[in-house]
Amino acid sequence: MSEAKRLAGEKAIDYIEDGMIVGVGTGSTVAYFIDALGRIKDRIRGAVSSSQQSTQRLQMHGIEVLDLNATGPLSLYVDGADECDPHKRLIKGGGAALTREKIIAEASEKFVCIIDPAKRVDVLGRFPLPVEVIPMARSLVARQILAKTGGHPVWRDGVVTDNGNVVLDVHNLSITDPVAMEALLNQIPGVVSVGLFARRPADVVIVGGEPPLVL
Ligand SMILES: O=C[C@H](O)[C@H](O)[C@H](O)COP(=O)(O)O
Repeated sequence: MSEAKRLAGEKAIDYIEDGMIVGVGTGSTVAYFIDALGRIKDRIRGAVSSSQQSTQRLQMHGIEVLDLNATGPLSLYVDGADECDPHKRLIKGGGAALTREKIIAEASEKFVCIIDPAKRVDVLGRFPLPVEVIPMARSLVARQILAKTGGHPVWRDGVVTDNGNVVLDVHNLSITDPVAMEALLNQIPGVVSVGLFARRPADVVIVGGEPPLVL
């Protein structure tokens, strides 16, 4: 599957324009995008990164990592996903970077999502939905998720996000209305963000293959 990820990551370079500051997501597919970006680094002004992992890789390629507060809105964000439905709505956060990813997606005019074919689904929810939670609210949020959705939250024990929080992965969730589910979970006190990208879906999805499929 890594070949499909590489082909998707490299295809996203088509969306780079000279002088851009590029929003960069997190994960194994994005790693291929960063490597390709490194090869054309002189064409861009820098990047805004969604994780320490991506920051390290960007800097390894000599790409300057900038603060979103200083850059203002971005024209392009490139990131992977754990699931993608036919409306380009996503589940993200398998790598626990969902909150910063959501912030950068919101700040960006165009969100290009890069995936391998296995990520395409008809209905979101087979992949357990990651929810980032303030540590002291972990049990409260888990109980409320169960009561409000019927889904089964499982603490991703040992994982601390770049923001110092914990992650609950919600299994067996029936997501008939992704926008409503995103709003419902966001309202629980202690929830920092939800790995459903439904209110702000991707604009373009690149499915890695020979040739890549652009949706
Ligand atoms: O927190 C991680 C991100 O949302 C990733 O974009 C997502 O998990 C996909 O990762 P990968 O490209 O490694 O499958």
